[in-house]
Amino acid sequence: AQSGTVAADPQQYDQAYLSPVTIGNSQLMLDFDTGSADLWAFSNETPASESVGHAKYDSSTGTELQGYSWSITYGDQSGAAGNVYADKVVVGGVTATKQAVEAATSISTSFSDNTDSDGLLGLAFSSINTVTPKQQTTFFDTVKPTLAKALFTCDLKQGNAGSYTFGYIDTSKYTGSVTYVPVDDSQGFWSFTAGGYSVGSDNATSGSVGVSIADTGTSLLYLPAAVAKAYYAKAGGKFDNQQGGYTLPCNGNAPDFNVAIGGKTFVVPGSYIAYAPITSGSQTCFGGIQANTGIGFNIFGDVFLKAVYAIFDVSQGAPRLGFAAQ
Ligand SMILES: CCNC(=O)c1c(-c2ccccc2)csc1NC(=O)CNCCc1c[nH]c2ccccc12
Repeated sequence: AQSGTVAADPQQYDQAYLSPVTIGNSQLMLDFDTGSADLWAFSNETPASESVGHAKYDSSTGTELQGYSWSITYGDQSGAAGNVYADKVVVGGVTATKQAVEAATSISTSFSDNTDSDGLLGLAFSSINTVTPKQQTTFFDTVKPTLAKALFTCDLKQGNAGSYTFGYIDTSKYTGSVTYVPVDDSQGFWSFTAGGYSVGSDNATSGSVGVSIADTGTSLLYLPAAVAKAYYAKAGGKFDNQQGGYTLPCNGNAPDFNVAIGGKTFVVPGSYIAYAPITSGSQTCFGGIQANTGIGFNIFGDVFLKAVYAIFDVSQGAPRLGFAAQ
């Protein structure tokens, strides 16, 4: 049975985390994304003008799936599209001998401009994979039957290398016990329900955060508008139309955000929420907590996930998420 681990290296401001992946004879840095289900990469089929500075998948090692294609658009209006190959994919020693690899023939500028990232490796449920005419499986679903345990874990860190594991739980990566919560995979996401919250030291958790997804592919923590408002009222932040979100002082006094999941309280340090100066050198930071307006659910992105050890587990049949303090 297979198991393995791979580094997750943070970009500036932890905007995304990149991991080394071998596809055929190509070595690429991919953004592991539990919020989508396509494995796509810059390739020899990507126009040279769109792939400057990127490593590319050389599809000559793969077997083209004739007549298959893919096209994905994310909520931030970025996206990509292209053709599909079956090829060998290796992540941290775990091998998928015939994995659907989506070679990009067109890519939006936000991905072309981010030269650290050579593509995405989707880890959401395969039910939202975009390949037509026949939907393909994610890397995790492809290797799942061969894994020692049908699970993967995510240990992201602020400003430091973290890791993903496949097939085993690294008990040295967390403290205390793991709290498991049920996952509703009906929309293709790792969706769970978060409970009450509090800001700073006041432990009177109030309200209920509600339906949320665990999403390594999204940088920030998107919460109900009322929760975001309550946080910034305590943090001395404000909604800045020009910035398109809440901002707050970078001065290191941002209060922690506490949220109950499965009856256990998890703490997002205030230092994670003073996310990044709005312009370099500014004393005003863009907030790591934003309102989920227009999304329809909460997104527990990297700002939250780097505060915990997360276990994405289908070993019990029904999918579940495990969280532990790190
Ligand atoms: C901001 C990216 N996140 C989203 O759009 C998103 C939304 C979403 C939907 C509507 C409006 C805003 C967000 C729901 S689930 C969800 N999560 C994903 O879509 C996960 N994949 C993100 C891939 C991605 C999009 N833009 C990037 C820029 C850098 C690195 C990764 C990315």
